[in-house]
Amino acid sequence: PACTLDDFEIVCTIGSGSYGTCKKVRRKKDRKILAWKEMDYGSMTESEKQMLVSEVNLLRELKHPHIVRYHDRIIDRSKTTIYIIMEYCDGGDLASIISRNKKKGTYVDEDFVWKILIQMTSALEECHRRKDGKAVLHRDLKPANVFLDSDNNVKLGDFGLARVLHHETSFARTYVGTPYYMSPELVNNMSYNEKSDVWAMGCMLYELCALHPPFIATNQSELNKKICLGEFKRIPSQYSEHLNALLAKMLRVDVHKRPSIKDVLSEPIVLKKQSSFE
Ligand SMILES: CN(C)CCCNS(=O)(=O)c1cccc(Nc2nc(OCC3CCCCC3)c3[nH]cnc3n2)c1
Repeated sequence: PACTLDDFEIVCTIGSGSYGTCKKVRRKKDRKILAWKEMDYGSMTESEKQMLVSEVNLLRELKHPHIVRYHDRIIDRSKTTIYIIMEYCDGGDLASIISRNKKKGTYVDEDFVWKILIQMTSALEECHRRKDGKAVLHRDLKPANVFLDSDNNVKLGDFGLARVLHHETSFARTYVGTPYYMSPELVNNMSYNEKSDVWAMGCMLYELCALHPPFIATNQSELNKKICLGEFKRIPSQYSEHLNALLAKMLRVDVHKRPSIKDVLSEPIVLKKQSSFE
């Protein structure tokens, strides 16, 4: 039987994004802690609602240890609100980890960076694998969309929803927030492709090490120039040349020279690090 709002009690509000509010909830029957995202579809057009339905259906099929697990959905027509019930990540997001370290003046451990790199890459491989007939879930990859569970394992979340629910015009959307992670091909209005995710992941991992993005500017056109030039300082000297070299490959301006997700996973240093985890 489908679940209803009565099956849950609200623990607290975690935060609100562009599409609505995220709350920590407890399922009454087994006291399991979950998260739900509340979205008001009242002002959506028919096609946007259709997009939402297909995004939610894609979410349901994504089952992977490093992708936030979808559990269920509840539709409350009286409030034109849909509740997407998902796994709760009690480690918070990477953005909070970066800002905490920045405040303390400390750097993130290299082993932790490798763990995030490997788990993130395998989550993206799963999304790209979904390509068979399915829209590639192009993810809004950024530290605020990468969560951790209680064992500090990566949980990639919040992808399609945010995209679908930006139902303001795409113009408004592109100029909301500085897209530090935009790839050169996107700056040049070429098509988004799997390697754009590799670029964004390179930017995110760079920021995890340096505690700031690889390309910084005060306005969009300055940022675009820096992105297309592709020059950035080495990550802090405490990080190994192995890690620096791999991030530099992910941040290659020429998309043909940039490794694919599979290339990253078959790098010798990645295979070596992976075996040291398992
Ligand atoms: C700076 N603030 C906006 C962040 C405040 C909140 N900190 S935080 O670092 O995200 C944080 C703290 C503790 C637990 C969790 N767990 C969690 N969060 C989700 O989404 C957060 C939401 C995403 C959109 C924007 C608002 C916040 C989940 N989605 C599915 N499972 C989820 N588990 C997150």
